[in-house]
Amino acid sequence: MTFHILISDPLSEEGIYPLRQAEGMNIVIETDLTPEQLAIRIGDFDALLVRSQTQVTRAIIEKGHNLKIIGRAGVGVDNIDLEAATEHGIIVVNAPDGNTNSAAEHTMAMLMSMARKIPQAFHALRNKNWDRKSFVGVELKNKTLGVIGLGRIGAEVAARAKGQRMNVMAYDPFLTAEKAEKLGIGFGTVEEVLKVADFITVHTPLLKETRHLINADAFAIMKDGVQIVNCARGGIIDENALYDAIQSKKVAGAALDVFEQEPLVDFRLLDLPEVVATPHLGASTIEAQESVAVDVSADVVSYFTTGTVRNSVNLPSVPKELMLKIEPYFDLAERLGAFLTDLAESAAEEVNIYYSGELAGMEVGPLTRNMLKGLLKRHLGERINVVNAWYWANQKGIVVNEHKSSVTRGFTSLITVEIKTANGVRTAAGTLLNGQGARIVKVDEYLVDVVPHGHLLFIRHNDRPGVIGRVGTLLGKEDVNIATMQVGRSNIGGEAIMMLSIDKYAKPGSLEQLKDLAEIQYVRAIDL
Ligand SMILES: NC(=O)C1=CN([C@@H]2O[C@H](COP(=O)(O)OP(=O)(O)OC[C@H]3O[C@@H](n4cnc5c(N)ncnc54)[C@H](O)[C@@H]3O)[C@@H](O)[C@H]2O)C=CC1
Ligand SMILES: O=C(O)CCC(=O)C(=O)O
Repeated sequence: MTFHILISDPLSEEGIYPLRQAEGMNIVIETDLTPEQLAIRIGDFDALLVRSQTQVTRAIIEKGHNLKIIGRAGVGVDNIDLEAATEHGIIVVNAPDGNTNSAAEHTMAMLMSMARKIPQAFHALRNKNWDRKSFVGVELKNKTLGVIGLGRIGAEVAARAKGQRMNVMAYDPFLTAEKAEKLGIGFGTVEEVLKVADFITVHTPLLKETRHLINADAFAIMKDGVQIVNCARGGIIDENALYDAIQSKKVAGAALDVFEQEPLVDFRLLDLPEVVATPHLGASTIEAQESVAVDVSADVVSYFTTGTVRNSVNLPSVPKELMLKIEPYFDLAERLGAFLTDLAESAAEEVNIYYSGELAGMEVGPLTRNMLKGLLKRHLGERINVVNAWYWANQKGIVVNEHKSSVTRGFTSLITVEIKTANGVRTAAGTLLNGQGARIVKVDEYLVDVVPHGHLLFIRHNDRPGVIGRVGTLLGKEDVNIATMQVGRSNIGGEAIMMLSIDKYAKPGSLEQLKDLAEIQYVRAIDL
């Protein structure tokens, strides 16, 4: 099998080594595509690898009929429409750690260049102007650096700033007193940080909540003569408000690596002598580019060869130890979902999934995704996968509840799924039998022992003599061989079930004849 991979932004050749090494990867590098050309080309590819230039919009995703994975060689995924990718079941991976060091070093370089006006002085010197008066800077030592966003890069910048003997004050919603103490920094609210800082650096993602986080109101509470760095994302600082704050001398310096619109179109800020800037170079080092490309390439190979990834953005990551324990149940969970949809013959309105035994002590989210995949794919087709299963369950208004239960009925672990439909409630429970694989062990109130594979017939009937024989005879006449059969009943002469596994697909005509047999209540064909 060949997987077709499009690389649409320049990636390090050394970094895509994992792709070149792997078998069956057809790599196409086309880094000059217009959005229109990409929309035409994308349909041919299983994977798309980008940096920050390519805008992977909903329109592109909708044209990516074969697209299964998008790799972002870097951290920020704001150039990818994640919602559209998730809806279409496309996994998005990034490289969260590969450029942390480079971005932190670039931030420090920008901070120092700004404080000492190095680019401006160099520019004057280049113009043969030996000017020592215009470029008097300020020291960093003993000044307070306000860090907004203390994630990977923010924390690295904070550590480096301490090395410059700065005081660091940070705000991050996840920053606790213990963590701040451990890092030897102060912490406060955004306002508290902005009020005390001599220098400010932002390291958040660009989100609804962080867009224009640094706006006119924020500048108003800052110290006069504050200097500000943005090596995170354009748009965290309101560029118009920054322009005004520099003009009014509130802000004495700004160092910008990122802009609200990239490539830059409005050069007004760069006309101000207080501003130093680079064209989004935070991650542009040989080391970072190699590292991020290796990370996403390895995830693409892993996805196509094992179905797993390390750094998914739209699928929660699962620690390796947990994965080893729950992965064997993925298939069972999916089959229980599919089994119940066939059994119910009408769509689920509510799903309750009960995990008991050892599974009750684990994070079971990935199992629920697999169960939902099985449940939904009957009605929504093969586009349903573990990436978009929750999305589609929500879209269809299905209420999904996970429960942990202590009822194991003697099994090491048991998964019981109950679905509520317009026609009533149906239940199936399954387990993994040591060395024997998956089994469905209960259907509604009946105990069974069914291998959840192949063609099954579930028949509900009245417990009367001759029913089983009539079913066998009819299937025989239809040339359908019965591989296994189990029967169960509530009480003698009451309601009973038959669970048959048959060697081939039961034709609709055969099912109709079965339904017409005396004492048969209903028949369901289940294909797993
Ligand atoms: N200039 C460049 O070339 C590069 C830019 N970046 C950008 O740098 C930024 C930071 O990257 P990482 O540190 O790797 O991400 P990260 O995810 O490790 O850290 C982001 C931090 O921001 C915090 N945060 C979220 N909302 C916040 C809010 N409203 N106020 C304060 N903090 C908030 C989060 O809790 C998190 O700790 C991202 O925007 C990323 O895209 C990353 C690499 C290179
Ligand atoms: O690909 C690049 O050079 C940009 C890196 C970046 O901004 C990121 O990783 O968020």
